[in-house]
Amino acid sequence: IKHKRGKNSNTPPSPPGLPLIGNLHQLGRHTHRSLCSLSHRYGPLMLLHFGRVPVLIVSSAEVARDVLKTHDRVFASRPRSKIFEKLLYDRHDVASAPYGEYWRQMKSVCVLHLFSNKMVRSFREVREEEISLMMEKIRRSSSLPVNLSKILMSLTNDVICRVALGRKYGGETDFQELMERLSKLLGTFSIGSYVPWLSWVDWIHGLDGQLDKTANDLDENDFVDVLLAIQREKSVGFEIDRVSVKAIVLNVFVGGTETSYTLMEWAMTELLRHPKCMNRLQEEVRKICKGKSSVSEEDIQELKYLKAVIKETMRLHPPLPLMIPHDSTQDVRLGDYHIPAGTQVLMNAWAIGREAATWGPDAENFRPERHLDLSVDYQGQSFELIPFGAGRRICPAISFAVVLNEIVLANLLHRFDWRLPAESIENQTGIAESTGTSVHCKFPLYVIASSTT
Ligand code: HEM
Repeated sequence: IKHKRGKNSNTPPSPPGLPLIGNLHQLGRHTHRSLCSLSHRYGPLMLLHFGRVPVLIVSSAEVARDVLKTHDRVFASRPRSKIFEKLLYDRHDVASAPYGEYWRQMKSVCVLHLFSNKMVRSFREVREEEISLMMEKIRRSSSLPVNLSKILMSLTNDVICRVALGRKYGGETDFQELMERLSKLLGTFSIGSYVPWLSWVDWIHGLDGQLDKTANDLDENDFVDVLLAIQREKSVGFEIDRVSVKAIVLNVFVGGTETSYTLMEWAMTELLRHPKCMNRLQEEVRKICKGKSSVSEEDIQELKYLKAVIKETMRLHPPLPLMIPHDSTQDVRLGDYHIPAGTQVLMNAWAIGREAATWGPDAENFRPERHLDLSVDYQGQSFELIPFGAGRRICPAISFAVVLNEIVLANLLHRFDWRLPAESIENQTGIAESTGTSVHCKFPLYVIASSTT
């Protein structure tokens, strides 16, 4: 440390790098883990070089507060990247757009129009329908091992598809079924249309109900509808063009699917590794939803332990352990250090969630109870727990993601008892991580579900 600081005591400590590649060789397959180990030697604010690019690594809640709160505006941009430019419409989406007026407008469309509480509530039926299809799929497995990872992934995918585009694009033939229903209804004779005082006959035959449902199914107000309405009415004070619409929708898929299903998969993995926590959660859910066939969204508010389990899962397994890179737009001082404009920043949410100084000596253990009397939350106010980020660039879809996770987990535990197939206990209960930006379990989670009803 002394050696590296010698040249310029104003820059944060850096591990020694190699010519041309800088510190890239030190990153390993699980970058968040390698960076966490380095931070134990070099401190919670390190300066690395990825090739020639200076990259700050933040590994403590205290420094995270400095970056995402005190100097939020300076660090609110995103670095340029060929990948973002190629895949995300030349950075016209929300997540990779540089800080500025365009990003501000697009983010406000997300916050006010796409992920508002009202919008999240309006997709309740989509969640309920997809969950009940999933439960049926699991029930049909009749105590044989099921690939729960795959089931959770297709559930999330179907929910996001319906929310974003109004219909599913999976292997299921939902859309076909809807079209068949539509043509059948178009050919149905409605006596009430001809003889008004016989309208009750249509009602008795269920025609009215079917018409309502089909009209609704055809006209779910999805994200594309909302964006097109904004485009038409120019109601947000700026022009939103075709590219912006496509880029936002792409963000919803890229940002939404993998992260959400990863969280469910980790929660189930941790619960299977900790049967006491699984039992406690099942007792809570079954007590509050006694006599009901499924858990409803109203019930969720009372499920305190469920919320603690989800927080604890996000603390130990943030789906995006290094969040999305930030970039500074001005020179700034962080503590004693000078940080020039154009420095990239990686926030190690994974390391921050495991800091012993905050979480105590058992920081590495899965113990949801710790959250029962803590006020630490993941909404961007507590820098000890930042799975969704904080500050200007915070994830705009927190409630969208959390509601889906809560209701899925609650229903899985309400309806089924879970155990691992004997032959795969070792693989399944380890906490082996996949590689990649969003980190999920290395092995798909195979489990046996026995129905409690
Ligand atoms: C458990 C689920 C999720 C997690 C853990 C998560 C996490 C994150 C994180 C860490 C960031 C970056 C924050 C920063 O740079 O400071 C982010 C940004 C973002 N997320 Fe999420 N997210 C989740 C679900 C979703 C969903 C469901 C959607 C959309 C449907 C979504 C859309 C976005 C968008 C558009 C951004 C970019 C915001 C910006 O750059 O201003 N996320 N998310």
